[in-house]
Amino acid sequence: MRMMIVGAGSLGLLFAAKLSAFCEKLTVITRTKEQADLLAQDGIMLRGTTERIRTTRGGFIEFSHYQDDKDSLTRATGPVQPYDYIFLMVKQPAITKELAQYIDSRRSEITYLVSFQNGIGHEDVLSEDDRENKLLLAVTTEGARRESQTEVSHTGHGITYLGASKRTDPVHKKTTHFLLVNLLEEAGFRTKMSKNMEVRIWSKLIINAVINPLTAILRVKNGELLESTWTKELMLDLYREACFVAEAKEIKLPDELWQNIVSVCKATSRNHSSMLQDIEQSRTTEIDRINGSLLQMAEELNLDLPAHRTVYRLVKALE
Ligand SMILES: NC(=O)C1=CN([C@@H]2O[C@H](COP(=O)(O)OP(=O)(O)OC[C@H]3O[C@@H](n4cnc5c(N)ncnc54)[C@H](OP(=O)(O)O)[C@@H]3O)[C@@H](O)[C@H]2O)C=CC1
Ligand SMILES: CC(C)(CO)C(=O)C(=O)O
Repeated sequence: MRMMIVGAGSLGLLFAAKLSAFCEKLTVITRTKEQADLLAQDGIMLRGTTERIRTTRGGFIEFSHYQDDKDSLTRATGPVQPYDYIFLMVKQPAITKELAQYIDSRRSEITYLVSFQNGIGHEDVLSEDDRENKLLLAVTTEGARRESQTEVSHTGHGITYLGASKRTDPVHKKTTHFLLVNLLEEAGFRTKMSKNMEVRIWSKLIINAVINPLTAILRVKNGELLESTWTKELMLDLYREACFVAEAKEIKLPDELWQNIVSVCKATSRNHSSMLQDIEQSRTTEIDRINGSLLQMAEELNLDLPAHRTVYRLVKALE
């Protein structure tokens, strides 16, 4: 399998470190030249959930800086040996038209793009430049935290669902991606194909809309949300309001979704949610694509979401 990972943050470094032993070729694209040089020199240092440390130093991962890579290749020349899959592991605000076009230039007719973002909105931007109609969506509850430019901790095991975008051609919708699922499983990621990514994406959207802003505002780990009745009440308010929107949009959410939210908090109890990590590192969060997108839909549907409005404003104020 020939793979490319775009984005060497928490999720990108985790997946790269674990997949490196199983790929014929693995290229990791960083945003800065500094990080690509450091990774080429030191490899990725991965701390597992059981504190086992693993390094890819001396391995065969190729690290490249986004701008260098962009300048060195155009679709006219095309990759000599194309990638089978490109994993997009950047945050929502980084998915610009320019990045989507760059990714397109790195694809051939066989390459699937797999987009791993939380929230919603990325599917629309990416499908505009998806000439081959081979966009896959992924939702994952793995927990990861980047500790430095080259180090990452795997903070919680989860499950990864993969499936076609709703815009995907019915011909491609039938592909089972058996080899990819096998590869991810071998590398240690529980993985399933899903025929109903819309519900998976909505379920994950609600999980993040409940957990992420509260952890970011209160500066607590995911598991700590379950330790107080006050935070549990806030979680329930956010959950119920999000369900009103889903119901109005005729999305059939799983009955056990609330229980899933509790389970994710437990399974990633030591994790600083990605939104908390953004606030800690003074970065723009994904609030616009998570609670912000729910508020936008609610406005169109004439629904009021007071809990979401409040956490949205608080996270914006923190940003
Ligand atoms: N972390 C987690 O546990 C989980 C995250 N997710 C989701 O996965 C996605 C990625 O999250 P996460 O890994 O935490 O995010 P991070 O912020 O840790 O990583 C994103 C990476 O993308 C890089 N990047 C930005 N723009 C470009 C570009 N043009 N070219 C190459 N790289 C670029 C950033 O570089 P730089 O650092 O230099 O800015 C950064 O390293 C998000 O949507 C998140 O919600 C889902 C489940 C769990
Ligand atoms: C599952 C969870 C909540 C893990 O922290 C996550 O997706 C995130 O941090 O964005």
